[in-house]
Amino acid sequence: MENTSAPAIDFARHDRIRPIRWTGQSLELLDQRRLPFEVEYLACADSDEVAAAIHALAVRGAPAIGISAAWGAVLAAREADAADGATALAQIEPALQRLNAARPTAVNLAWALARMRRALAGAGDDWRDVLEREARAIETEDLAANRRMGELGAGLIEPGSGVLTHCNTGSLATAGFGTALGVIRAGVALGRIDKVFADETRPWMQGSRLTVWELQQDGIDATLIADAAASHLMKDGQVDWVVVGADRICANGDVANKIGTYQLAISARHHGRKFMVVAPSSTVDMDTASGDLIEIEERDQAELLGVAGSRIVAEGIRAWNPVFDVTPATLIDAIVTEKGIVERPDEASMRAMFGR
Ligand SMILES: CSC[C@@H](O)[C@@H](O)C(=O)COP(=O)(O)O
Repeated sequence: MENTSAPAIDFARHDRIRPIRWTGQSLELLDQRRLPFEVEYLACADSDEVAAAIHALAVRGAPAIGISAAWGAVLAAREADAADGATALAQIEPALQRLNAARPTAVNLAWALARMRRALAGAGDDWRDVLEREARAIETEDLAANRRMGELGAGLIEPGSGVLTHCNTGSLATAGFGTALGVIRAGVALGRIDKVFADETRPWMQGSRLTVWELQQDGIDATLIADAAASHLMKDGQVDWVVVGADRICANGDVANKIGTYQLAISARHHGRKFMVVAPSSTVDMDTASGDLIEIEERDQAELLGVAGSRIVAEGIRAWNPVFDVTPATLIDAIVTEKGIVERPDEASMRAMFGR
C-alpha cells in the first residue's frame, strides 16, 4: 500500500547541542566565544559569574540569555538564608538586578527574572525547590515552543524554497532546536527547503562561527555568504524567504534583532522576497509600544577594529558598534510564535494574539 503520511520531524536528531547544563551545583555554559574549534563548557559557580558570562557573550541569543539568568537566580539563592520566598527575594534582589543589567536589548532576560521573582514571592518554606522548578520550566517550555514554531514556520514555506538566515538562532541561542534555525531545520526535514544560506553576521560572526557549524552537526548543507552579498543573492533569485529571530518584539510588531536585520528586510521587500521573524512569546514585549523605545546595546569598538583578536584597523580610527537594529513591522510578512502566526503585523493583530 502507498504510504501517504506526511514526513515527520525527528526532533531528537537535533538534540545534540546543549548550550546550558545545570549540574545541581553550578551552571555550565557552552562557551560560544571558543566555537567552532573548541567545544568547552564554562562553569559558573555564582550569579555574578553568570552575569559576566552573559555580558561577555559566552552565552548569547535572547532565549538562552533568559534561561541562563533564571539559573543564575537559583545560584543567587544559595546565599540567601530565609524562612520564606518573599524574604529570600529581598535578599537576592541586588544579585537579580546585576543579572538584569548584563545586556539591555533582549527582553527575555528581564522576562525570565520577572518570572523567577513571581515564583519566589509566592513560595513558602520550600522556596528553594520552587525556584529550581521555575528555572527548569522556563527551559523546557522554550524547547517546546521552538519545536512548535518550527512546524508552524515551515508550513509557510513553499516546497523547493531557498532561505537566508542571519546571526545564530539555533540550539546555541535557545534551550534547543532554535527559533529561525528551528524553522530551517523543520523546513529541510519536511522537504520544503532545498537551499540554506547563512550570512557571516559581522562583527561578532555568529553566522560564520556558530550557525553553519550547527547546521553541519545536523548534516544540513548550508552556504556561507558575506553580509554584503545578501542583496545580490536575493536579486539572483536564490532566496524565497529571509528567516530571522528576535530580541524584542514591540506591541506594534516592530522587531529588534541582530544588527543587519533591518537592511535584510529592506532588501527582501525590494526584491519581492518574504521576511519571517521567529521568536517565542517570551520575546514579545507588549509594554513597549514601538521600536524607537528599545534600548539598543552598543558594544566595545574593539569588536569592529579587529578580527579574531588581531587588530586590522590603523591606530587612531574610531568605530561605532551598535549590535542590534529595529525592523519596522511594515517590512515583516510573518511573526511566528508558539501561540500562532501574526501575518503582516500591526498593533491590532499583535493585540489580538498577545492581549493587552
Ligand atoms: C533565538 S536567538 C534570537 C536573537 O537573540 C538573535 O537573532 C540575536 O540577535 C542574538 O544576538 P547576540 O548578540 O548574539 O546575543
